[in-house]
Amino acid sequence: MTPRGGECLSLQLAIRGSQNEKRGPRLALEPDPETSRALDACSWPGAAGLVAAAWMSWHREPKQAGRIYHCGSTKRKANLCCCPLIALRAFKSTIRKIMASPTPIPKPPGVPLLGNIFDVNPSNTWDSLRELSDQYGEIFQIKVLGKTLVFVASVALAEELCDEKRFRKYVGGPIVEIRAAVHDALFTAYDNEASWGIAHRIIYPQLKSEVVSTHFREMRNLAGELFHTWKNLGGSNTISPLDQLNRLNLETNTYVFFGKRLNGLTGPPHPMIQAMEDSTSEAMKRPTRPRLLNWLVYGRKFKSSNKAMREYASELVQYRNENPTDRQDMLSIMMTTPDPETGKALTPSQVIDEIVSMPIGSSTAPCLLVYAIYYLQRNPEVVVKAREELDRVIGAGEFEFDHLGQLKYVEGIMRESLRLSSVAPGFNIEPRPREGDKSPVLLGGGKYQIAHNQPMIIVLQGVNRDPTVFEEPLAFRPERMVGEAFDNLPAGAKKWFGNGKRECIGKQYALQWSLIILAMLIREFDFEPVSPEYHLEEDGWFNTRPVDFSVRVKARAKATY
Ligand code: HEM
Repeated sequence: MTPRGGECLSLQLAIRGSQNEKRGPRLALEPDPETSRALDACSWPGAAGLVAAAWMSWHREPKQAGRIYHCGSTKRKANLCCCPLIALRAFKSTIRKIMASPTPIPKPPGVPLLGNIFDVNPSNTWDSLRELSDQYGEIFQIKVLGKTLVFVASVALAEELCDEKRFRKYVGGPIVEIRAAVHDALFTAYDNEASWGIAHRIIYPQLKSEVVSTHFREMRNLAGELFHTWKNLGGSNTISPLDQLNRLNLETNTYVFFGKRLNGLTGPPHPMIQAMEDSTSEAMKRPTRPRLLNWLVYGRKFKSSNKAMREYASELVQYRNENPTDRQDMLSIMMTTPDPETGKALTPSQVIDEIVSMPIGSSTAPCLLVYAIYYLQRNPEVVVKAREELDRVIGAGEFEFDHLGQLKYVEGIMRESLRLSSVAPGFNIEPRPREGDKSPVLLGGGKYQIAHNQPMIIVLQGVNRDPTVFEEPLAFRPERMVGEAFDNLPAGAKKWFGNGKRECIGKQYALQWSLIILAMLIREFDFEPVSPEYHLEEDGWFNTRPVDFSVRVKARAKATY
């Protein structure tokens, strides 16, 4: 049915309302989907007339409403036949009231009792959320096991949620589960836990860009070791970039932060890699299952992966105790330096917590590089441009720290990969508690309304592809991430590392390591697809990655310098 202005309308309009003795009736008009489509399609005065008529039928002007309605009305539903011309008289005041009331946050229909449990695949949560954000746009909500979660997927709303005066990190769901492994460490601490400030003040100085820059050669040389093995692969040169870069990342973290070589670039992968995978995947799934099931069926494996991660950390501490050194690295700072503000040091158990947290956080960086390889394969012109830059800046000589700042286009590739992949797929926010005030919180200048304690998740897949900010958001265009184009992007479009006080503590390390490795990959290798029909499938837990993605790796055919 597609009514036009001047014609009579007969539509079903469900009116959701509640009587509040003090404030009078509150209304939300919720047309069913067919009515909604019809309203969209009909002309402006016709739609306005219909809405105005419905409003009046509920409460305000029963006489006027009586003139409008052909078929009468009940309290909750009105079967309307309205002449838009009459209704227009009431339009001005009523539409103003309607505009002032918040827009309901859309949600998938769900099923009775279980809510939206079938709208989110617990084995691929982020993919489900991406699909929902494609469908519902800037904001949507779901209900799982009786809990409502609100998801935000636009740059403007994400930017609003990043206002730390009004909002803060929400520690819930999978983040709480991972406390079984790392307790009140940096990533998992509640906002009011003193342990966060103590650990942050002790560790952050080690991750500032000035200190990270001193690790350039260690990062480069370890990558050189791995890439040397690739150059000797001969005919059996098919690799899983994720497996290889995970190894390199853990080897680099363990050496740079904790001063020990794992020798895990080749041979069996270090057990920490599998333990992190098992623990984070289980932490993501646990909030979607009943507690008893988690305990009875999945508890043992979760415990054993958490134990394996803590063993990795304990061995590093033991190694340091048995091999004293002057090295002032992160481990030595964690073990010996007190917090400058409180004078408190980390306890031995907290040292283990923070050691484990570093490779978990850091495991996002290799996933980013795997995406970059995937995008580069599909955009060969980007590789040509990047190589022009690399050949001009580095030429045939040794890659040194001073080159990094000149690799603007390669940096654009890294940032565009961060945007398009949303490799860290989201972060959690909640309204800051307001003393004694439980009134709803307004978003989007009053367009939406949420409960005072409503947990929200910023879905970066939606934010990073917001078409109001990024033209052709699905295209891979490093140019938009270089120079002024990048500087002029709104802050909400660059939240790849989270926000404010709880922004990624490893951001500078991740940016430097990723840029070094990306530059070396493009400079030194050609990547050929193993299966030209490979269709990108994504999966992941605390980070996402292409599934079953392999490439043939060959030393670069010819350099032009
Ligand atoms: C491309 C790589 C990376 C990305 C995209 C990334 C992204 C993020 C994001 C979005 C958060 C905020 C999480 C939240 O609000 O709940 C975060 C926090 C964190 N990240 Fe990263 N991260 C990366 C690399 C790293 C590295 C290399 C490390 C360790 C050296 C690390 C350690 C952490 C830690 C410990 C936190 C918690 C910080 C806190 O709450 O104080 N991350 N990261």
